[in-house]
Amino acid sequence: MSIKIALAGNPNCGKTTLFNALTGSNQYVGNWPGVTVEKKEGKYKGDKSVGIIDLPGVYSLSPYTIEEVVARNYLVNERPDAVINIVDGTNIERNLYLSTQIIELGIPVVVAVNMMDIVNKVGDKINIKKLSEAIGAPVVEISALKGTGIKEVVDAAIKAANSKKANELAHKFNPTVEAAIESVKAKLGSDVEEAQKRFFAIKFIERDDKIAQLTATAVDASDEIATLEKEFDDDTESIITNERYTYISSIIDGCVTKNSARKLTTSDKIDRIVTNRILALPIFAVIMFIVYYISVTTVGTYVTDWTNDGLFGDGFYLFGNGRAAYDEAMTDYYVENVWTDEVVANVEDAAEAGITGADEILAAIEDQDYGTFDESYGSYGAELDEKEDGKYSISEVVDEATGEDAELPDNADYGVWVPGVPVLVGNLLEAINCNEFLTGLILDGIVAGVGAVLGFVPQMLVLFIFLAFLEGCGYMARIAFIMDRIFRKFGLSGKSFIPILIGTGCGVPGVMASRTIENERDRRMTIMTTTFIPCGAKLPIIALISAALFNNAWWVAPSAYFLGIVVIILSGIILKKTKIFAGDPAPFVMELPSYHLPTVGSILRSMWERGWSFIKKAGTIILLSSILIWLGSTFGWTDGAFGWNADIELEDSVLGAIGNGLKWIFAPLGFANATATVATVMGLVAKEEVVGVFGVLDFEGLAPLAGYSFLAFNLLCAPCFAAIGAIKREMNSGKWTWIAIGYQCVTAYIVAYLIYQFGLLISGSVNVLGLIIAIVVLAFVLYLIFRPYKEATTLKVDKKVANI
Ligand SMILES: Nc1nc2c(ncn2[C@@H]2O[C@H](COP(=O)(O)OP(=O)(O)OP(=O)(O)O)[C@@H](O)[C@H]2O)c(=O)[nH]1
Ligand SMILES: [Mg+2]
Repeated sequence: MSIKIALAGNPNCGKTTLFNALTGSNQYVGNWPGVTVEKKEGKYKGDKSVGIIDLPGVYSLSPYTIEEVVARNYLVNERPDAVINIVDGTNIERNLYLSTQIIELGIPVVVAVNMMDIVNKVGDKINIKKLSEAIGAPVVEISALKGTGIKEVVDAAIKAANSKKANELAHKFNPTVEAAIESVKAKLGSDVEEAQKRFFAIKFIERDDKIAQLTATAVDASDEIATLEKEFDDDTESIITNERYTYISSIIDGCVTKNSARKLTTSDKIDRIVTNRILALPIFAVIMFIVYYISVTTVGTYVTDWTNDGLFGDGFYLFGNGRAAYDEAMTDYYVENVWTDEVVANVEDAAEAGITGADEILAAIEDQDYGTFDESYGSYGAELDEKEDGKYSISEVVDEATGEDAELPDNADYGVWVPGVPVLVGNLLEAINCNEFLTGLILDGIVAGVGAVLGFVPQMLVLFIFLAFLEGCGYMARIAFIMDRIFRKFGLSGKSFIPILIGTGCGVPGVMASRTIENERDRRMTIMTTTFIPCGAKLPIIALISAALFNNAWWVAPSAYFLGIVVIILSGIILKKTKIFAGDPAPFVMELPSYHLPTVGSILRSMWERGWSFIKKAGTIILLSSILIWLGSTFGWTDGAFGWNADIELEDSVLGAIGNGLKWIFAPLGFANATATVATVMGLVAKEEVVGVFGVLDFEGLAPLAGYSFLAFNLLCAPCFAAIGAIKREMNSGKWTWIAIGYQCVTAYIVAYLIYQFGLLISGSVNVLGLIIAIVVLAFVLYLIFRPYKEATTLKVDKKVANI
């Protein structure tokens, strides 16, 4: 590439939006600061020889956090040919603080005033010509979102790059300060280019401790610093900051005219309600409730049923034609052949005797709903068989009437029937006379396992549409702001909530987003708690449990989300009170972007980006684990000999042995069940795999309470390998990675245990010893939450950030 142009600016000013527009790529854009944490490179669409580099947002060139270091080191060491400094036009004063520093780097700079669409709408005026003179760099008005002015700004940057001329300095600081700068400049070694000297000199005067790493010779500026501090009676860092702000206010006065007749914008009006002290949290709760309710329970279930029962099941009616006629025929068939007097009587007796699931089966019969009947029979039929020597058993009648040889109504007779993937694949394998092992592997292993996961993709997409909309319109940014108010009370910053918001899509970028937190303790703590939020891959587990065990009750799916939030907040409180994490919260500076309707394209793109990664996973890691699980469940010991056996019982298989060997761990949580144990272990590979396991192995009826405890444990325990990898990278320490995993697993265990034991108490079947332990554990947790907060001995507030 012959020319490199870097995009630099404050967080959330629109760099990535511009980058995407210029390069046609699809980098993640979010409506809060700290979205981009690594630099990204692309080629300019209009001229492939021009490279564009997207940098993380920074407030100044004095880095405090990892991603700020990335941005500064790039600008100083790799020296792009030109910098486009993006300035948020709605917030010009704060943004220019960085501009005054970028100009000192000695690289040709073009200033792009972004968000002009909003500036114009509000009625503010910016005098571009005067601004350009005052800064000493070309200025172009753009709207990265609408695409206006972006060609002009690149053209200007290319021109500046080709001229190779750094900008003329348009402003001088106070003469005493200038004298000090000149004096330090003279001490700099020859490895620093002339044009960069001012930048380095100022950093040495500011006592920037990381600047020495960027030059060959360290400079001793203590004399100059002493002189300045004596004269101004302040530390040099503040002196320089003040100089910059004096300069900026002189620019603003001359160039920017705010619309004085400005009324409260719609955005302000919305914010009055949405971020209102009292209403903010209930509104947040209602919104997230609706999001999860719709994605998992209503629309989500509808699409998932179609994929699970249709596409990856028996099949479906094209456009639903014939469904009603078929349902009627099936109901008639069930009334006549399945729900015989004997069956109804047995189920009624069983329900009266309080046998688990009997009332559900009974309800399905009363509703004449054969689908629900099949489901609940599948889950609880065995219970009826087992109790009292089969007194209540209905399996003989039901199995015969619905088994292979039964003459059930045929789908194809009632409309245009499209067979599902397993049926098609099954027919194909039969046609080519495929052997039993391969047929089993393909149908019961791969198609069932991968299909179970893929079946939930539509549901995830629905969730991702909501998340993309909430992010794009600006609401998510408000959540961080609202959470800051709450977190701050416990010594935490709202910054810790941004990774959590990102983690709602996927934990990996969520964990990475913790880089924006400057305080090491808070950063570690945030990494430890981020994956408590249900990510996209956990959605299938929620949906599965909600549908299979709770008949899609309205509260199940949203409760999973709020469980995550509550555990995060309580973790924050508990951890902050420990010595290791104590300390003041970092200042949290965040401009609330104005609300705007995101474009349909951007929502779909964001949805697809996230959804696609799950589909890719289904084709790779889920495929592989489905095969392994199937092999593990069909290899085993039959009559003492080890080998493959298609009809082996789970207990006799390798997987069953593993599950049974480990299931004691989960006994106190209520799911000492080999399948659930295997599913939990596989969840470490990828959370969707929990569902994949139930696709390959049968989903044996867990009681609802045990099912919820299973759900809670799986949502909160250590995340998948990919996220653990991210935790390891961000912690940069094996010890801390283990602490994080340990903390997550123990928390998950405690929460699931409390849910199960107190759930038993409420449902009336108390386990006395379990309950006593639960009360002791709860008391201890409450103590950790409510014990007094001890001030930390090492309080350190980042002064410079506080200045901004
Ligand atoms: N109205 C309007 N919104 C914009 C414009 N440019 C960007 N945005 C919005 O501003 C928000 C932030 O955009 P990003 O491109 O992610 O910002 P960034 O500078 O890359 O942010 P970081 O990566 O966090 O530093 C997004 O919601 C964009 O849609 C614009 O010209 N007009
Ligand atoms: Mg960005």
